[in-house]
Amino acid sequence: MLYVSTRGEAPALGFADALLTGLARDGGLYVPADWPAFEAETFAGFAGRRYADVAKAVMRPFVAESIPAQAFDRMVEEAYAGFHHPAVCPLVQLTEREWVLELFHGPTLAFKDVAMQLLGRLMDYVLDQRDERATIVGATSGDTGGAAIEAFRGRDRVDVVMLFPNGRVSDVQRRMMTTPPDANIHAVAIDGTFDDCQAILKALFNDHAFRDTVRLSGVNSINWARLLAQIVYYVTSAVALGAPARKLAFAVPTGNFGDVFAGYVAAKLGLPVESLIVATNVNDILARTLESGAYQPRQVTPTTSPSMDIQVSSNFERLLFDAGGRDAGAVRRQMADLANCGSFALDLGTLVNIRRLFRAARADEAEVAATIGETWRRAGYLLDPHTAVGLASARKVEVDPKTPVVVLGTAHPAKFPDAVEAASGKRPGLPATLSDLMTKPERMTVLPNDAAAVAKFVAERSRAVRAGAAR
Ligand SMILES: Cc1ncc(COP(=O)(O)O)c(C=O)c1O
Ligand SMILES: N[C@@H](CCOP(=O)(O)O)C(=O)O
Repeated sequence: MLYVSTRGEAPALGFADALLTGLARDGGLYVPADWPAFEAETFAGFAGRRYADVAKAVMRPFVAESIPAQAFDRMVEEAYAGFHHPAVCPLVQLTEREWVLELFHGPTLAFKDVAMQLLGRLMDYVLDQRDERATIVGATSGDTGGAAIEAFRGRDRVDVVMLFPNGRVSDVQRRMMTTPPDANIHAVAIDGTFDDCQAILKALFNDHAFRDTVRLSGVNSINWARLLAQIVYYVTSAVALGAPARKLAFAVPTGNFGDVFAGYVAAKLGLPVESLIVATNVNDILARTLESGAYQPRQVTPTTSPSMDIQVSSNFERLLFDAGGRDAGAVRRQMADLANCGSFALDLGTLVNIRRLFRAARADEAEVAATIGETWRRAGYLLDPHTAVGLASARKVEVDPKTPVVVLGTAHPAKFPDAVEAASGKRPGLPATLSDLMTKPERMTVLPNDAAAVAKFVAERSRAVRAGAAR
């Protein structure tokens, strides 16, 4: 399968090259040139199968020409063997028609592990085959950072520099990035917001001389492989609840639009999805865009769901491209408007297309706290604030009463103990595997909100640069 850029000016790539490239050289994001279609019987045949087996079958068409089946299957098995639940991503029923899809049984207690545990192995495999090194720079509002560091720590062919907004992530999130002692890991606190971190990351990718010198790679959801692995749990949960014979709605706590775009891909493959509910906190650019057709970032407001404190949502570009009839010229114009005028408008046809599948709602801080408290009292179940945004938003949107609603449980409540305790009276504890997290020594660098300063820091730590100079 080939992958094309949403901006249409970078060469199409196979899976392995798209994996290492991250952001396309024209600033766009890679998407498959065509969507494979799965028959209803194929989905039906997934019923009762192990998560890893469904994962291999769902992802195979996307990787087949780049990664030999035996090696891929082994990596999938290894990626999910480390999860602390036999179902990998289990469903928990909350009410008659509401379920939480728990995506936080991986090593860093966030849904990011589902993709990152596979991505680390895939990158290592491809770099090994090519005898190459890479420097990964990432931007995180909290969870991607910990998951990436866990997936890549100690790996010989990769150095990781992770940018996070100083003082705007939870203590548990920060410590997951700052306590690993491995020499290839560098946690960098930027004096700014997540959007500033992501803008620096994109600036580094758009500096072609720099990206070639350090062999820059990305593990944010700009990397197609991240989304690929996230399609799988839409399929496993839908099949467990009766697909393909019945449709489902998914409520997805959303920031960078990666997770919910994976749901869109699942629908493109043929999964019967009634609606995808884009759930946002008060940083509600996506909900406003779906309502008005105008994409207009505002100031970021810190919330108890910090991983979603985002205004520039990078994967929305993938939706614009696909729902807009794959018109790369239109995407280029919209992105130029965003860069030059600070906003852009969706054309009516694209908006109508998007609204066929997507609904959106937002939950403010009081609603999030009330949802956590009420769910604890009624169901004895502790939601993290991000998942609570999903549940509160789902309840505001009209969905056929016969349709099950699956809320994506994107983080373990113990990652946000203060907010959860304040809302429920119950303090969630870290699992035994992380019992020493809060006492380990931390190691991090603080840098200004300045791409040049970050570029210098990255180049000095990149072993790819040293290997290149030694050649
Ligand atoms: C816990 C949690 N929930 C939801 C999100 C939003 O996911 P996405 O950025 O893919 O929309 C994030 C961050 O990505 C997260 O860490
Ligand atoms: N919420 C994310 C922000 C980065 O998103 P990504 O999915 O593009 O990696 C985080 O927790 O870091």
